[in-house]
Amino acid sequence: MINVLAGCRQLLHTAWRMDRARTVFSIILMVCGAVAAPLLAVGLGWMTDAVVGGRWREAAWNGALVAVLGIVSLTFSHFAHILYFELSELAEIDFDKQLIALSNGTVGIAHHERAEQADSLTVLQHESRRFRTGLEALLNGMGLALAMVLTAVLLARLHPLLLLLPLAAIPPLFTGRVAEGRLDAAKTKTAEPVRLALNLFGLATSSRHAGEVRVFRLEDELRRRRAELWEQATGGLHRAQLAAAGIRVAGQLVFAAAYVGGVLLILRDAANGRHSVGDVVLAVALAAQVNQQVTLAVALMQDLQRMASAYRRMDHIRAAVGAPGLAEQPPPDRLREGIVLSGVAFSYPASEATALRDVDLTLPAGSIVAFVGENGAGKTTLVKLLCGFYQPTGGRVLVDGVDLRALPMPAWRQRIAAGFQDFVRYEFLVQQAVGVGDLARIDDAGAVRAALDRARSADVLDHLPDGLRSQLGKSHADGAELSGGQWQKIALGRALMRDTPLLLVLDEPTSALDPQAEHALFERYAEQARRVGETTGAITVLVSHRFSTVRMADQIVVVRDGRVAEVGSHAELVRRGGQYAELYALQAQAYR
Ligand SMILES: Nc1ncnc2c1ncn2[C@@H]1O[C@H](COP(=O)(O)OP(=O)(O)OP(=O)(O)O)[C@@H](O)[C@H]1O
Repeated sequence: MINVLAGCRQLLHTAWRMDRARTVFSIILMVCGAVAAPLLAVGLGWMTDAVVGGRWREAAWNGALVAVLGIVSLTFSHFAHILYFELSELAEIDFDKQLIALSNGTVGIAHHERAEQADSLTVLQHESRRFRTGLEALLNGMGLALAMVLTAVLLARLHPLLLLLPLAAIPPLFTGRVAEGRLDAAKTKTAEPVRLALNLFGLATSSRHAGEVRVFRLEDELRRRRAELWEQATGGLHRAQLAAAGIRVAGQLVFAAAYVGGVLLILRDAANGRHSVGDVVLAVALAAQVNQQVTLAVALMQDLQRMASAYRRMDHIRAAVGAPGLAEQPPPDRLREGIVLSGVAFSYPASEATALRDVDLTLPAGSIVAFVGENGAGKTTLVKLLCGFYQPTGGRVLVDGVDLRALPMPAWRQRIAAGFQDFVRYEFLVQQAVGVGDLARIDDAGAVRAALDRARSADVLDHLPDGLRSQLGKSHADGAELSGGQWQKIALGRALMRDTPLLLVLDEPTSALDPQAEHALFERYAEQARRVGETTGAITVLVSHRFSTVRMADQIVVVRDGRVAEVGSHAELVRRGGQYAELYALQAQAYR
């Protein structure tokens, strides 16, 4: 109950924030529409007594009153609906906004990987409509609460025992709550198979994976796996729904018995002459309304409970996501010392294994640092810690001596430029697909062209009909589809959009380019990076498996099993004759 009240308060606050006048008018209309119904029953009783007593004039006035109240009861909630419809949409958009903000929480991405929070996010993604129905339920509920009080007073005046009638509403409310709890638990339990099934559905239907799925003839396998997961999820939900329906019916039966008893009581009193015919009409009409009120209250309560539990989930994720770090200290304008990793250890949230351990490393300001190592060694994990996607589980990452946790993440990310191996294919205009790398200059054609030049990617434009204004992606009827390498060039241009980053991360952003192209690109890039590095202290972190590229770096870090195995320049490492020298020789031999 407390949760529901807290949810209602939050929702009302959202509506108030969105549009005060609309909120107030909606409430007034809802309340008038709701209390009109019990007053109508009173009017009916008066009219009946006037007719029975032959007071025709009074009966006519009462008839007119009943008609007006009937119209108010039928239409006001409709007018309110028109008013709050937009308000509900705004509440839904507001919720979506909050959810997007939470999914991309400023501190990190760890919450996507903790099963419990990932499940909550999955449920919430399907839950945004709850806020629309939640607001409707809240406004209806306010009117209904008043109508119920009025009805209770009127019933008590007829016979005190009739007060038990609204009390009989408690069992259905209680069983409704229990049933909702069961459904909610089932939804959380089935969120994982639902998420996995959706993932398989995406795999089976996306054009991006179509080639591989066909070559390996995976259609049936994916379908089978998805069907199994779906069955698992729907089976669990179905059983919970059946159980919930049974629990609800039990509560409703208690009320039905009380209703029949109440009507019989007034009929008996009328037969003994203690009540007028009008009182019987009033009692029957009110008792029928209590029945409707209870049914509506149970339904509204369910909506409000769902909305409250969506808020609760959101608060839960917010609490987990929003651990705000130590303090708010802006990142430096330029790096003077560099970035130091001191005793860094890290395990992914959902994993027992240690991805990094005992990492002590200095990335000097203005340098180009390459991370090399076998697959799964921990290179990308290091990059993720530098970007602040995760916080180390041990040790610290220091930026010019300041713990990264003390820097506000949005400000730090503003000073990072990045090209990732799993880059995004934005199906935008070329200008925008590159320009999102620096949103402030997304429409600046000169800046976009310069970034493409820096990335040696301007040749992509040669194949496109409208240059920078060309539409990318198959989702658009006139969109151009690019090759893997061309998409990568767009991503590389995007990575080089920001011109004063403190950290530039290139995590295998050129794996789809041929080795010569990658080599040429980095040769040119390294020259510029050193020049820029001298003035801003920017550090370039490069992850690559190609040693012809890696050798250009000022410092090469060999990562093995989550540890730093070797550090030095190409010449130093070759001289040392360790793992780097061995791998370099192997690759050089292969190219020869
Ligand atoms: N999201 C994740 N959750 C759990 N474990 C992960 C996750 N991402 C990576 N790992 C694990 O962390 C370890 C290091 O992975 P990482 O991606 O850093 O390797 P890498 O050196 O970049 O490899 P590659 O060269 O293949 O890209 C691996 O054992 C991997 O299985």
